[in-house]
Amino acid sequence: MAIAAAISLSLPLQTRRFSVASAAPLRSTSSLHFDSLRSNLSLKNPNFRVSATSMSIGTADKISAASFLDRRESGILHFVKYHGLGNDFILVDNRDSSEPRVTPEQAVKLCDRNFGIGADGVIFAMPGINGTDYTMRIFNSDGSEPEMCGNGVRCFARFIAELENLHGKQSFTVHTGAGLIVPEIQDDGKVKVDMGEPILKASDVPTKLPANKDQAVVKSDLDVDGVTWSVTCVSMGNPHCVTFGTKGSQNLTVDELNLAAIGPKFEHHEMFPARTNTEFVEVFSRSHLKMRVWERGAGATLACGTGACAVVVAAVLEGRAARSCTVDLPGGPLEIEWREDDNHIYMTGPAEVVFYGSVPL
Ligand SMILES: N[C@@H](CCC[C@H](N)C(=O)O)C(=O)O
Repeated sequence: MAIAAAISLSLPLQTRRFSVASAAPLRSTSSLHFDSLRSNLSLKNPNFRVSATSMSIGTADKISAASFLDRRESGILHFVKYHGLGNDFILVDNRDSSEPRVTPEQAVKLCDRNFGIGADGVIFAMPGINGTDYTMRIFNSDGSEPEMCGNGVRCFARFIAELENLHGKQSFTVHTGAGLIVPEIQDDGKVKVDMGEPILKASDVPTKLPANKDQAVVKSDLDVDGVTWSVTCVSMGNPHCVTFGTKGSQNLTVDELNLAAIGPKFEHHEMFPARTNTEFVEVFSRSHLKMRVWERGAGATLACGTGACAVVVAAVLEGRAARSCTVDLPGGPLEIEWREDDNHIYMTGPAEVVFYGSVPL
């Protein structure tokens, strides 16, 4: 099933864009197998050249994701592209080193949707530190490095399971820039993640907006190009500005927003010294929200896991929703729970392979 999905998704991408080498994840000798393809795409060359490629589909000898990624020709990057509700990432097996195998500049080129593989970010699976099983680092598509990525960590968990040939329910401890994160692959293949506690202290979000007596920024006024928005600021390790609309307005209709026009104005607003991710939220009920996101360093994406967590925290703080919500994103729904007993946020959602590939660096 996973193999069929990988193959059908691979084909349009292969033919439409370019030529990353491609291979489907294979778990048995009867599986279909895309043989390795090679392109002339060179990240050293600013004018990427793309060559014609050939593809073979046949009955494979025993080959696995791990063995595909294990090929260590110098100058070639083997990767797996995953997505979590359309928030897509290039996953790199970096377990042998704490130095990312791709530079931020190369990440920008790899993420380019016309001249590269196309992704919202590049994620590295690295050796654990401080007693954790693994470390996850990520570069956004603009080359900046965020502290955390919610959809990314679900993809990360599935990637590790592929690499380590693990099946069924699995849980890992992952060191991130946001501290310890614990994803658990469930029996149905979805990943439930203990995202830790939200950070509300204004200076830690960080935001320069005036804080309330609890040092949090809740329902504060933010002037953006002469329009006053009502915002609540939450860090999930990375900064989020959540808005349910302009000051005094009715419920937002998020489909009507011109995200490309207003998103960058929030991202680069002087009140956010580390820039910010911004979530625009529509409330359907106390347990059902809809959001669109403008991500720091990546722009409009189809989903943002840390953003969905921040949205539920903000909705609870503003008295708009209960602690357990379905959050609809353009790419699909996430289940989010902000537990009262441990103050942790739990996010549950899918993570899927898109295709396997190789690219010269
Ligand atoms: N899409 C991610 C968040 C990725 C990082 C973000 N762009 C930032 O710079 O903070 C998610 O699913 O959480």
